[in-house]
Amino acid sequence: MFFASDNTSPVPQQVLDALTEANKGYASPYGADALMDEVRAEIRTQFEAPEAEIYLVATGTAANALSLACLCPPWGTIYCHRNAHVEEDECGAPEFFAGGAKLTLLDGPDAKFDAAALAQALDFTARAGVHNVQKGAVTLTNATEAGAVYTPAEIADIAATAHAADVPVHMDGARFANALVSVGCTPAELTWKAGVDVLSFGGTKNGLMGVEAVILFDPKHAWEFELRRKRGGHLFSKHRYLSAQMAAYLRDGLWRTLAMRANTAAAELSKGILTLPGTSLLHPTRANEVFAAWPRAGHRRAQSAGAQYYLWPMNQTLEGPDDEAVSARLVCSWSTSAADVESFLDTIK
Ligand SMILES: Cc1ncc(COP(=O)(O)O)c(C=O)c1O
Ligand SMILES: C[C@H](O)[C@H](N)C(=O)O
Repeated sequence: MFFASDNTSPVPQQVLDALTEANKGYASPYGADALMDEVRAEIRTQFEAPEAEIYLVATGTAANALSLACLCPPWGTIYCHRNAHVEEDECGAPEFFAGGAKLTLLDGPDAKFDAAALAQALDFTARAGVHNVQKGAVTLTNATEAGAVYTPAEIADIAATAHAADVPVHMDGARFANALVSVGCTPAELTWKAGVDVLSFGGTKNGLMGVEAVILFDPKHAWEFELRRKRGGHLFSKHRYLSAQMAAYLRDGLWRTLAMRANTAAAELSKGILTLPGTSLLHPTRANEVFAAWPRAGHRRAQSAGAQYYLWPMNQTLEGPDDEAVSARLVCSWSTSAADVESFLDTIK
């Protein structure tokens, strides 16, 4: 019963088979491999973005930090939600790679902010003059760190506000596949058609061994991204093994299938928890993460049965009255089975 993170899942056999296939003979290094041509063509087709430039890196933090460094000057600020991964879980990488930029934190429910919150922050920055950091970039996470999703209309509102202030928009799409299958639109509608300029297109949390694609819908930062990737030590020499994973992910809609499995498991888990006494949800279950509370006794049983998950917030304790509700984050992945969900529910009952 592994619900700690989608990062804990194994790699689908299709991806391992693709790696074995790619492991034959020799291939040009540093992204010049033939498989990267397939990846580039596939992403341009699936995102309806023939001019986009695409680069692979091995972590989501690298995808986010290198992208934001291209969009925000050292004296700038990156507007993000206060619970954004770039704020809470990247050890200052965006600020570091941007040469000292700051993050301006926005509020809103379910780790989402809206155009009004962004407009207020932009207005403050504009009034501060030379004494404060300057407007730099906006980043939003889809699906969010609270398991919610942004719709194309919400993204378009944010992007219209950002672009009116000449500020580019980045999307942290570590769980983009989960957001896409939840919203049910096209990849283009959930990105560039809504005003997103750069996407960190996640693969790792949705099954890959370690590959994220950075999609620059406007190629003007392409060469700068290449330089920053190399300078940051994130350009793989044996690049074919990144390309092989991403190519398999994109083939025959595998990425959507994997995300659908994860979201379906989360929906079943969320529904099942709510049938039990003393339970509630902290956030709506819209993708592959469930944020729920249930009586402490249920946590004790789950933990002694070996279930892996985080109490959420993490500073809660299992010491205390049995019937008191304690909240947790449960993350489902492509490999979470109906049996995993069933046995977890049986354990906390
Ligand atoms: C929303 C989000 N963005 C980015 C990342 C960063 O990914 P990585 O841990 O591969 O750096 C994660 C973590 O897995 C994440 O949950
Ligand atoms: C929090 C941790 O960094 C990871 N992104 C996760 O969601 O599990």
